Parts: sequence; C-alpha cells; structure tokens
Amino acid sequence: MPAASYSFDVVATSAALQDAVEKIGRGSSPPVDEKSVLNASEDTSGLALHGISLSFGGVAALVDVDLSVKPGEIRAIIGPNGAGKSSLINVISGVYRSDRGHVRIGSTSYRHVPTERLASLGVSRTFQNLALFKGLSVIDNVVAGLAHRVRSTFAEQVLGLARARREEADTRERAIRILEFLHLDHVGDRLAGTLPYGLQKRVELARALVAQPKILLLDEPMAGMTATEKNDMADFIRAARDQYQTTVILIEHDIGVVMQLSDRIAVLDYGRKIADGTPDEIRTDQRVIDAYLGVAPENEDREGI
Ligand SMILES: Nc1ncnc2c1ncn2[C@@H]1O[C@H](COP(=O)(O)OP(=O)(O)OP(=O)(O)O)[C@@H](O)[C@H]1O
Repeated sequence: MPAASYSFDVVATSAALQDAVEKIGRGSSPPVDEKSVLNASEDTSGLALHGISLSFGGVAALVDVDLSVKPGEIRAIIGPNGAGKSSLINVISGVYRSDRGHVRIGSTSYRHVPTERLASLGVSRTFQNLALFKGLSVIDNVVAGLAHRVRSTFAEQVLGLARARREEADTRERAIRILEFLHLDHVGDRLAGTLPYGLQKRVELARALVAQPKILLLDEPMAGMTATEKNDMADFIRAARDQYQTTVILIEHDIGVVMQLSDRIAVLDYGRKIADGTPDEIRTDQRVIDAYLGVAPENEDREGI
C-alpha cells in the first residue's frame, strides 16, 4: 500500500506524455476571481455548496442547491436524467460558473472555482465519458495525474539532469503503487485504449487518485460496467477513501450500488435538491420515490434512472 507521505513530482518521459501534460495543465495560479475568506464561525473542513443556481438559456439546471460534504465521507448525488447532477459536479470543479451561490473548499469560498488550481486545492475528478489518453500506456496515463507537480524544466527533462531523473523515478514509483492498489499492475504497460471498458474506468480512477486528493469527484464511475465490475469498483472506491482519507463525491445511476456505498445521498430533481440523508432515509422518502417512478409534473415524460 502506498505511504501517505509522498511528494508529487513528475517528469514527462515521451512526446506523447508531454502532450498529455500540456492538456491537463500545470496549475500556474492564474488570477482567482471573487475568492473570499469565510467567517471564523463557519466550518472549514470538507466541502460545501451554498445557494448554487445555474441556468442555460431558459433551462434551470440547478436551483438554489445547498450541499455539505464532511471530510472522509462518501457522498452520492442521484436523480433522474437531466436532474442537474453533472452540472453540480461541473460547478464544483470549476467547469461551469454558477449564476448564484458559492462553493467552499476547505477554508476558502469561491464564486467560481478556479479550474487551473483544482489540483493544488486537493481536488481530482473523473469524467462521465472516459477521458484517458488511449494512445498512452496505462502507467503514463496515471503519471499524467501528477502533471501539476512538475518542478524540473523541460530542458532539464530533455537533458536528463539529476532533478528530472529523480522526479521521473519518484513519479513512476507512485504510479506503480497506485496501480498495485487498484489491481492494475499487470496492465501497466498496455495501451490504455486496448483495455476492456471496465478496466479503463479503473485506470481513470487511478489517474485521479495518484495525487492523493482530499476531494475526489467521480462522474458515473460505474457507467457501462457489468454487475461484477460495479461491485469491484465500489470496493476500490471504499478502499481509496479508507486508505487516503479522501472525501468522495459521486454521481451514479445504479441505485443499488449507491445505497450500499454511500454514507449520505443528495437527490436532485429538475435542478432542485428534493432530499438529503442516509441511504435508509432516502429509500423511504416519498418525494424520491415519486421522482424515480417518473411522477413528473405537468404530464412531462421523462426517463427514470
Ligand atoms: N452545457 C450545457 N448547455 C445547455 N444545457 C445544458 C448543459 N449542461 C446541462 N444542460 C442542461 O441542464 C440540465 C441538467 O443537465 P445535467 O447534465 O446536469 O443533468 P444530469 O442529472 O447529469 O443528467 P444525466 O443523468 O442524463 O447525465 C438538462 O436540462 C441539460 O439539458
């Protein structure tokens, strides 16, 4: 198991990986807009959303959503298609700028979370559709998850100078340990794009986890998986939380898995949070049952989950 005291540095080892590093970005701390320090009385751990609203033209994707996430908690966000789940993750990760409200990460509150600084804020994420570099090896994909830690210059890397060599060795070792942790070590040298889908999803988890984030955002980590793969993934997510004390926020459509995996569940419907509680509370909540059964207002048809 990886030790908890890594320092994270990376050196690009191939032209393709260099390209990957450029795509992911190096977090050079651009200007942060509307950053504010919280009142001393406010909780400064975990993550919280306050009054988040977001619309696209006339479509209200999120309406006045509050959410608190405790450190080390596995927090699921569920709801029917179009309920606003991905929008919420995208607001937390700075992909979308909310119209109103703010996001608190640790002790700092943002009107718009600075995407470029996500890694340094200790936030990693995976995407609904696989976002791997399919032409890179599995291990290079995982190494790319540490791109923001690069210290050596490109010249140092090309010339193979001592600092660059140390960084490369250090980074590879961390990636190998994460691969072992997620039982992916046997495919480390394979091209990511050649792996079965379920394993590719796990590689994405490895890339997000290698930086040992404080907050891990998982957008449908089990989509398209078989029942066995889902159970495996649930076990790995739980193990990652236990091993690294990571706070996990996930969107998942498989309610059975969500009920078993989550500490608390928030339910969205038409952009509004309609319920929030433990799996047992959510299971018996009439508004949730109605939303899942497709009891839509104004005779609107909608696909259930
Ligand atoms: N970039 C966008 N441009 C326009 N409308 C958008 C955009 N992103 C989301 N929406 C709209 O916002 C609403 C919420 O979408 P969102 O993808 O957040 O829901 P979801 O709960 O994640 O759905 P699903 O389970 O189908 O992925 C939908 O009506 C959707 O069409």
